[in-house]
Amino acid sequence: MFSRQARISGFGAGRRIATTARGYDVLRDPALNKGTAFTRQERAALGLNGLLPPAVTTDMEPQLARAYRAYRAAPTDLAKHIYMWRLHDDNVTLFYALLQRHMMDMLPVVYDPVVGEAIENYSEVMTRPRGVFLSIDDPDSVEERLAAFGAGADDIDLLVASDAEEILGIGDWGSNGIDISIGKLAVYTAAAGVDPHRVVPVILDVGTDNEKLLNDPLYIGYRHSRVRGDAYDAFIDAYVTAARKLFPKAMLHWEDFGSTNVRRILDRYRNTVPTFNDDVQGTGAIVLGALINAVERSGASWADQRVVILGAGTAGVGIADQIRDQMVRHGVGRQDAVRRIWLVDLPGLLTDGMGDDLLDFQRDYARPEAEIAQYPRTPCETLPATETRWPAMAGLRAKIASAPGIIDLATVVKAVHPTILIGTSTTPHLFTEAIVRDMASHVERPIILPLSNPTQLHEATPMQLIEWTDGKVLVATGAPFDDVEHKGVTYTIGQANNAALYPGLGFGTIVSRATTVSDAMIFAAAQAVAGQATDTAPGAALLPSNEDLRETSSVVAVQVARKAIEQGLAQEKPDNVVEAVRERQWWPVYNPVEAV
Ligand SMILES: NC(=O)c1ccc[n+]([C@@H]2O[C@H](COP(=O)([O-])OP(=O)(O)OC[C@H]3O[C@@H](n4cnc5c(N)ncnc54)[C@H](O)[C@@H]3O)[C@@H](O)[C@H]2O)c1
Ligand SMILES: O=C(O)C[C@H](O)C(=O)O
Ligand SMILES: [Mg+2]
Repeated sequence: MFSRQARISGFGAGRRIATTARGYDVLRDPALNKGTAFTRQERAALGLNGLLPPAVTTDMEPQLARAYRAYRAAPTDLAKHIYMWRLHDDNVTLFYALLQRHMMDMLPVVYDPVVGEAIENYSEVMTRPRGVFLSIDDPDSVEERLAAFGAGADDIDLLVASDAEEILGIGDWGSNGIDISIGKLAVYTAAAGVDPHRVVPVILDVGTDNEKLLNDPLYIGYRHSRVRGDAYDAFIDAYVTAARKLFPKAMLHWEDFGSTNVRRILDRYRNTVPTFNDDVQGTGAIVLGALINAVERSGASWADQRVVILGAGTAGVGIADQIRDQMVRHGVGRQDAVRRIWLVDLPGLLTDGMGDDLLDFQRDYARPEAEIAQYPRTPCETLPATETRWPAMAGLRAKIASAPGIIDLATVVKAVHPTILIGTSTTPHLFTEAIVRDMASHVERPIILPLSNPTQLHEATPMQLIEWTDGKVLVATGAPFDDVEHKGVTYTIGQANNAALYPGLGFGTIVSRATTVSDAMIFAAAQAVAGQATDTAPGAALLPSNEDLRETSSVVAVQVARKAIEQGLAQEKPDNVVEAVRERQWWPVYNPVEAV
């Protein structure tokens, strides 16, 4: 947010900034500060003479070089992450200019996977507080706290909120989770050009069940277990009501909620508020984008796909829904499409005999007991009693663990001969060599997407998958991975991370001021991403490179805004959508600052 003294006119390059601030107040405002790039005239007008060294570096290059050297000198990835956010505290424009120039290097440091490490160590990482901290302990203060951010009704385009129950695949991190809202917003700006001064990161602190945090004297959040039930829903409602009242034009993005809350929240607001859930819909759509290309390259048809998903939570079932809808688009009946998807979780294959113990959004996909009566069962140890992250799934597993035993992933793969295997289980190494070789022995081009973040949680690495399938696999991953060489072919690994999708989806929604985010807008985003990975040479990536994130996201935003207009959801309907997207994009360039 700009300080209240500062007002901007226009968007992107060429806008002018007028401020009543002087001297150190200018330098301490990261949105105004240009450091040595202030011109001599600006220094005189803003009272900066004497507060800056004499060198004037208006083209930013020396500043970028200095900052990059300092970044490289930071000894660890976490230290680099901290350096970047300190730079942001100092100078927002330079932060984004640096990030954009070194996107491939720095995106994994600012965002996933290093953001996971930062969240685990947030008590040490936090320097200057960023964003808004809301608490279930004080639900009546939600509006007051959001208002304290200091923005007016027209100043905010976007809020990203998390209750941090399921951060990436690392679980419950309480108020430390503010860093995921911050990281997601950094990607919105770097990728799509969302103005970083018109966004609000939010943490919805409902307590934490993470014992480590509860016992950590440095923990920054509220020290009690998670509140659930009616009080939780009322708190979420207080947030949505206050956000809508204070920032009526803003889109609301939901991130990293637990699987028992995520769908209820989405379903409650999706038809009345411009909102989407990134883990359900953003993930579903980026995976669909990768699969559109993978299925095409495999030479098979959508109607012939058999899909096994390991980890039937927020992301897994969000992906299943997108695949189901895609099969329907290709002429398969809805119920038939559902029958071509097998969900495997802690209790093994989900079956209709599990009844009410299943989460509501899983039930459609449960296999009929009659169908699986002959499948072999594997007795397995129950989970440690401390496992609380997935009580419904862990409870089911405990119920059937010794008798009759679970139908495990290996059994399902053997029985089903999947063409597509997806991992959203938060658990590394579960795509074993035996399972992958079995799958590859029945299909020409197995499509395998290990998606569990951060990197160390992936169900298998691309190198393993390429080796075990002798290069036949069509692979994409959740985190970034290096190229793999195999028998003279270079395999470039597309990153099926929602970061390649949600920035464009959100920006298209913002530009068109769509009243809701429809399924058709989400599908338009998936198609737009898929359409940008056109290289079909052996080993070519299934998705566009993050190097081109600005380009990818712009195309996504245009297609999303067009779809919103076509569907009558847009409140702003520019004749030239491409131009409207371009004009609204924020770029990290220094603009003139005027003293008023
Ligand atoms: N690539 C992406 O863009 C992307 C997007 C969203 C989520 N993800 C990743 O997917 C994973 C899941 O995220 P989520 O939001 O769906 O979490 P979630 O908590 O909603 O779901 C995880 C599911 O995995 C199940 N599970 C846990 N251990 C298992 C095991 N050993 N075998 C089988 N199932 C197991 C749990 O019971 C739960 O149902 C995370 O690692 C997350 O980082 C990736
Ligand atoms: O944050 C990411 O990297 C992707 C996704 O939203 C996740 O939860 O893993
Ligand atoms: Mg997420």
